[in-house]
Amino acid sequence: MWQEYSVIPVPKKWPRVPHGQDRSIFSDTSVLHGRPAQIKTRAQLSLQNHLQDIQRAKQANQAAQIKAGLIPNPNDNKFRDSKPRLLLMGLRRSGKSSISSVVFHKMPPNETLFLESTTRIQKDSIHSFMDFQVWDFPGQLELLDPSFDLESIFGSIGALVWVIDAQDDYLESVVRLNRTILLVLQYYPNINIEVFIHKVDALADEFRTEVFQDIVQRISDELSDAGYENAPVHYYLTSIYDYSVFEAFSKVIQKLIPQLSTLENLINILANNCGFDKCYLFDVLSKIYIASDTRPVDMSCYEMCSDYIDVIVDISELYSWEHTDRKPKGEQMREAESHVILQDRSMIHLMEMNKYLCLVSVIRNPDANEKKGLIDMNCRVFQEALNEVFSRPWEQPEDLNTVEEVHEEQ
Ligand SMILES: Nc1nc2c(ncn2[C@@H]2O[C@H](COP(=O)(O)OP(=O)(O)OP(=O)(O)O)[C@@H](O)[C@H]2O)c(=O)[nH]1
Repeated sequence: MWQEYSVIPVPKKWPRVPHGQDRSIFSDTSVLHGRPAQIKTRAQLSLQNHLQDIQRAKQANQAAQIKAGLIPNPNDNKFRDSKPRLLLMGLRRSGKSSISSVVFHKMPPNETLFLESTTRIQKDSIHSFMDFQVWDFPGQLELLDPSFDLESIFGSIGALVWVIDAQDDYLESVVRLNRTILLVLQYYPNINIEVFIHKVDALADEFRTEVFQDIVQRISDELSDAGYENAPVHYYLTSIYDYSVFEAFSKVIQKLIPQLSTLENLINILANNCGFDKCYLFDVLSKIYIASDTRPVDMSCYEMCSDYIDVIVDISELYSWEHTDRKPKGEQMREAESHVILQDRSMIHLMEMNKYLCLVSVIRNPDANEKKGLIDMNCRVFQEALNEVFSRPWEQPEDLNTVEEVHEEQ
């Protein structure tokens, strides 16, 4: 078949490549196709070569960093999944790995003394009521380096947790945090920035408050100078030697739960109906609480509930093996339930909700023991509602799943 070509005449004033001349001086190869070209001076050419060299060096540097595991590979599908990420950042030896090990791996705090410095990004996948990742960054990593692909790091971020060693001179850390916040907020204005003013266990109470106020002031001043009046930055005093780091992480995780207000409403109703003084919904493995009733958090109460989980987990690990000759007398609940009456006659009540979550409540009313049946029943109703809220596949009977599949096929 014939094709029609229209010929566009080239105006005479357009430069043409003279025979024998080095074509490379024409930056735009379009000139070879008869289109206008830009002739560059030697200075422009040398600048262009220089820029190309920088670009090549940057790419090589990035490839080397990916190879060394210092930055994630943006082409790696593993890092493109949509699990929310918690990024632990801060200066070297500020306590990032210790926090991650104590909270998510049950490492006793004293053993963190032997942790080695992190040299590459440590990625932990946490599978719980909600799957998320914790990335522990080496302290020496500078995010402002232009070779960083910010999207691969902050793309599906849940929160940026910046750890400041309060026992050390924190000015450098605050300056770097300010730089990081300003950079990150430009591209991700809704990111949650959580500042852990860490290792406060060795500070006297008044000094703690002083350090806290000073750090908050320095960061807010810098942000308001840059035009961010209500930046999403939150501050916590933390230490791995008490429950403060769990409490802080609980608050961080709660911001990632879309169903949080529903859960809080449900817990409030339950707490009011059962006369609970405080009620927490715990993630059993990490012992961070994902929701509680809206009464103020009492640290001693939280510690007591958290310790009670340890007691129950330890006892069940010791004694709950499968008896081959055990015959259940009638129907039994599969979930663990336990309560204890303390010396002051208050009661701690624990009920397993599903594979990952348990509900722990404190009831100070001395008559609560007599209403235990009623409390259990209310907790079961709450359990059904909770599992409906999360509606995870492990809760659904297999035949229900198959029925749905059959419907889909039809
Ligand atoms: N007193 C006290 N020491 C802590 C606390 N948290 C961590 N540490 C100590 O701080 C030191 C450094 O902790 P790491 O967790 O290795 O610090 P890091 O930020 O991961 O360090 P890099 O991997 O070099 O970036 C360890 O000796 C920990 O025992 C804390 O809450 N209180």
